[in-house]
Amino acid sequence: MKTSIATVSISGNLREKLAAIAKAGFTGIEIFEQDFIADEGTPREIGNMIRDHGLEITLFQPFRDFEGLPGGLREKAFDRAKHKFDTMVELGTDLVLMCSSCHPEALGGIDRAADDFAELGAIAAERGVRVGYEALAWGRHVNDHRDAWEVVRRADHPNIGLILDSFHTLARKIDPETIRRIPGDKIFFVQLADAPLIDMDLLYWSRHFRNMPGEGDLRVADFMRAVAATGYDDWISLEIFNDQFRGGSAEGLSRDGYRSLVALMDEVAKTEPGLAIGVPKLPDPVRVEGVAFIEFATRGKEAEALAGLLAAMGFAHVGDHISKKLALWQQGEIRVVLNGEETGYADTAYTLHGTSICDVGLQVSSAADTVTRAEALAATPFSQPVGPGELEIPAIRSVGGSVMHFIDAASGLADVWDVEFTGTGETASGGAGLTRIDHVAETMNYDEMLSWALFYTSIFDMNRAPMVDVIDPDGLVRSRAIRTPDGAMRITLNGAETHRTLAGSFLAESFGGAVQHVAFSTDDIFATAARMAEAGFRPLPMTGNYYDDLAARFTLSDERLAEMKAHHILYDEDASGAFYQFYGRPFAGGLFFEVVQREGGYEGYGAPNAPFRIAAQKRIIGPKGMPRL
Ligand SMILES: O=C(O)c1ccc(O)c(O)c1
Ligand SMILES: [Mg+2]
Repeated sequence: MKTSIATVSISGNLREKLAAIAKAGFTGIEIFEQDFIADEGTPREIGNMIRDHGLEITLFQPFRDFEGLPGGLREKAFDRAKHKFDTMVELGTDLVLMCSSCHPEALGGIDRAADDFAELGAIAAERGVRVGYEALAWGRHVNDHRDAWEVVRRADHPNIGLILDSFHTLARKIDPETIRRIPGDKIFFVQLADAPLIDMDLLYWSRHFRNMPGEGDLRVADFMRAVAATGYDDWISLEIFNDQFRGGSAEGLSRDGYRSLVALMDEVAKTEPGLAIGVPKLPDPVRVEGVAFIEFATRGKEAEALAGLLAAMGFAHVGDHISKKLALWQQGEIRVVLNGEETGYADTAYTLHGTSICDVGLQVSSAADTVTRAEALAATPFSQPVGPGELEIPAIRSVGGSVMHFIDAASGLADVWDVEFTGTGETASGGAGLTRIDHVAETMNYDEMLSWALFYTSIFDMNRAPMVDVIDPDGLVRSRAIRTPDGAMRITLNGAETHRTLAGSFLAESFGGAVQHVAFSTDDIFATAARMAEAGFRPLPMTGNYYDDLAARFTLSDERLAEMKAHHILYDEDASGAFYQFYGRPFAGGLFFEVVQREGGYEGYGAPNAPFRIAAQKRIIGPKGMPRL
């Protein structure tokens, strides 16, 4: 698999881009003319610098407005092309992208364009270069890869071929299956980009909103399957124009790009038989069966307060670690570990973030396969020394730097609780009726949301729900849920645009993206709320106005409403079912717990309630800011 990326796709100057691209594992780059012109090196020096990074120049681009011009303009276009061919030879690349003309005087006509390219092919051959023709979705006469292919077919010159770009095909809703009719050896190059579905002008959409395959809504995998079916086995290259990426981290974007290509080609290889492109064999996207545990780094008074909160929520302190300062709290299938170690990773996490969720354990189909797949997708493995009697549990670093452990049944790793913990005599039965973790909510900067979502959806068998806007009194938070097909594991990602939102101030307090809240499931939220209240749990108080509004919006009996109001339970419903939720009060810099009950097929997270929940949390926090424990 030969992976390449266009220099426009990431931020920085050319030298910074090259370093980041090479580090991420790409072996080629498309050089964009602007990047090349802006650099002070000669073409030859730049070519050598690129090769010194272990990168090949896969494509020189873009060359605009070549075909279909009349008289003197045509002559000028040929002169321009000759000039660029000479530059390409100096740079050390043999392929140029010519995008379909947008010139106001371009005349159109498949044969006219084909004649231009046939003539250009002869000139290119003399200089040892090749020309690839790409249909821009907004090209004046040619804006469909099928027409571009017809031009190339009629030009009938070995140095003239076709360049396919998933954005141009898919943005115009052209069926990618039509690519299967094109001979693979006439496809000179393939560019890939995804994009969110937004109804807007094609050029503007393309130049500002493209993103990595898997980050948007286009059928890039179907496009690539069709390309692969032609026998094409050359470069696959990311070409991403995105405003956000232009200001992002070159290294992070390069890593995401590489991750997206590996995941895409893995999907293609698994769904399209008999590929000519060699694709590394990876374990399938991992099936997550649920959250095995969440672990807090905490200590001292904060640890005591957290233990008190867990007790009030019905958790029992069931075990202690054989050699480390780890307390295991349990209720139903939920395990919460309080880590008070003063060395190692949890200690670092505590020093950096204060009391925080430093580790999430996932129950997966195979822990070993998870790490193999994650590492192939450029995730960072994590390990720290294990003490006597401890199990080596596979782990990786998550996007925000926290740790994810993987537990499976087959390898005996699920026995960790019996092997590494001694019982306190308390049992996990009873409690307040909490059964399992419904979802884990992570908060990050808005700019990082795509990266987090790609991390989860590429490693695990998880899908994204549409983006939801959450209105905070002090700004907007965008929220997107990711879940396994069966709902066994759900994560919500909340992207904060300003530090004044609740999510944003949590980010500022915790120095980076992390789990901000955990939602537990119950089968009877009224009984759970009552038992917790008896044990001293203080729910987040909702306003009387909220319940008046509920009464107006939904058909709920007076008794039901009164009971909801008494326990500060929020409500939502859709065509498929109902949803009940209540919240705890924020602690430790903005962490909080939630309790939910799903009825019928309700798959959401109570988004309509979020503004009222956030306003209530902000009232508790007050103008002085987030409480410590
Ligand atoms: O937006 C453009 O002009 C442009 C240029 C070159 C490309 O390969 C492309 O896909 C778009
Ligand atoms: Mg392109």
